[in-house]
Amino acid sequence: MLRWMFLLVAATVHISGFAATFVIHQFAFEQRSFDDIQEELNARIDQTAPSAQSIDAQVALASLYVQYERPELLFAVVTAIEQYESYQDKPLYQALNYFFRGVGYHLQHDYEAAEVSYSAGLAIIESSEINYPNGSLYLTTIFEIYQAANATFLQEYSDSVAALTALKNIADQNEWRFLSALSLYWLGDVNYELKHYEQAETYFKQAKTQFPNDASLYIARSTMREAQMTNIVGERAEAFSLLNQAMVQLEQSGDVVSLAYAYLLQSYFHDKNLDHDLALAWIAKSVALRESLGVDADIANAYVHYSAILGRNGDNEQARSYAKKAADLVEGTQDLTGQWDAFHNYANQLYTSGDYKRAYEYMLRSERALLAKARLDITEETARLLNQFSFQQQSLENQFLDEKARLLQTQLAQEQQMKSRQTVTIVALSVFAVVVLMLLILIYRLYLNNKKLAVQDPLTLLSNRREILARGEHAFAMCQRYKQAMCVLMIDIDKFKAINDNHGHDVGDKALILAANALKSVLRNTDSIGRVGGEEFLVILPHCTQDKAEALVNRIFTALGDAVASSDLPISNMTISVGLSMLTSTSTNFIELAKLADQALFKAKEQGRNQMQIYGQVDD
Ligand SMILES: Nc1nc2c(ncn2[C@@H]2O[C@H](COP(=O)(O)OP(=O)(O)OP(=O)(O)O)[C@@H](O)[C@H]2O)c(=O)[nH]1
Repeated sequence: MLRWMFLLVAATVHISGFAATFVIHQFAFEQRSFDDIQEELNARIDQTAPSAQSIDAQVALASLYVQYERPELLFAVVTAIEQYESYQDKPLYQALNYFFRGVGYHLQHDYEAAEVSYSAGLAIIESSEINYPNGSLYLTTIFEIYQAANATFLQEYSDSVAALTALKNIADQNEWRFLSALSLYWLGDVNYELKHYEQAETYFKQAKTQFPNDASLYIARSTMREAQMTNIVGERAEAFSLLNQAMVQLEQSGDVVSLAYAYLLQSYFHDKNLDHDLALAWIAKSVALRESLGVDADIANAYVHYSAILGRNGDNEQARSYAKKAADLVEGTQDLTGQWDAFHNYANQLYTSGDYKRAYEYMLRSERALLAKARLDITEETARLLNQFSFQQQSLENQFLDEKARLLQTQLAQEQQMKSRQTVTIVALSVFAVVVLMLLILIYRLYLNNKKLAVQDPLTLLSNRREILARGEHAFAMCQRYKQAMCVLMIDIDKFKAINDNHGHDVGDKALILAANALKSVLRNTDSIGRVGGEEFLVILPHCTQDKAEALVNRIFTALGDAVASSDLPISNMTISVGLSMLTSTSTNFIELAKLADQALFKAKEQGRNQMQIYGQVDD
């Protein structure tokens, strides 16, 4: 029972050790001892009247006490600094003093007051122009590291881990090796509080390596904490070896606070080895040293261990006496772990001595402290879970929004694709429509051309045989019906073969065109002319009497003669023979009239050409 109790007590040993380093770390790499540095600084303060130099010496002294974790000395210096006139208009001093107070309160286990002080110090840095080596971010980072370390003891474990991790990153980015190591050290401490001893051991090991080589005091403290973890999760021999290494350096530096803790660990390790005499001797040393330092919670912590070992060695009276002292000391502190340890231990001692009533009373008190701590731990855990939940909710929401954005983008892309497809289709349709239209125009033109070709002689552009016969039929029907006069001329170029033979076919063609134009030029709009043979033309003259037709033929002779004369064709003369027929009461159709005109033409040829013959005159 007792052995089990000691194990619990030892496992929750409260590290009062606050691995302090002054904000500008002027003593972190100092190889002189605490006493030597203190002596020198006090001499500087005593020698100078209150001045800029002496306030700096006071600040340096405060930083020394911070680094060596001496709250009992620190507060007096903090008050002294505030008395200087220059303090009032120096935001740097004010910020530093809040920092010193914060460390002081923390070391006295007044964690809430420490938090208030750190926040006040940070507020001053934020609102003032502070000229500080490495920049104000460096100063802020130091304050925040201490603040995060303090948060652990306010049960804000996850905040503490998150802040220390972030601060370590800042330190790494800026290559602030010392601050990076300090963050690792405190990450080790949070994990120790959370009973993650293996994790804690890793962090302390990393801190030990990360601290610059000449920061020997900090390396020693990291080694001591590593030893404490190794004793729990590793080999005890290794733990002793590490602890002894650390103690050599701590003694050299004069770090009595850490030494008191190291003695306590020595006692604990020996006790685990069942070496009760050595365990008793080391815990007595720790008690004596802590009594001399005067921090109640730390003294109480040593008394609890002392009492447990005394009890185990059979000195029940002494054991009960130290147990009571411890219980009385923790009474007014905020140190719930310390209260639980001390009350629990005292209850055990009272139980051993048969004082069951008081044993019960202290057991209740112990449980109350434990419940209070558990409640705070649960609150912290609840807050952590809530944070985690809202973070997960947030990331789900983000995922949802991302998905929505992705869908919208896909939709947009599809719409754009559809639009471009539509555009392509419209363009294709338009091109198709234009092509179709052009084809239609082409077809229409071809149709018109064909239509023209169907009715037109391609050489002379006069009506062809079929067309002129159709027109003739129409004119015949009209004139016959309305009893109108109508004449028909059959015209043939004389000796045309000779033109072809003498001048070639091309000239023959041009001569045909010339003759056609000359004939056409003297006709009326209502007259029609067509080419019915090689060099033979048929002329229809509706509403035309014989006299008028004869007059017209004369004009034709003249026009042709003029045309030939004025042309540049190599022919000097081109004549025609003309046969004329007329509509009579016995006429039956147009073909008959055309044949009669042809007969008259034949006669004209016979009579010697270059003349007109009228059908039905003389001997027809
Ligand atoms: N250059 C050319 N010659 C044509 C065309 N059509 C017919 N001819 C020619 O016209 C000539 C007609 O000759 P013929 O029928 O013997 O009559 P002609 O020489 O005019 O004599 P007559 O009618 O008796 O005065 C032929 O040699 C045909 O080859 C044509 O479109 N172009």
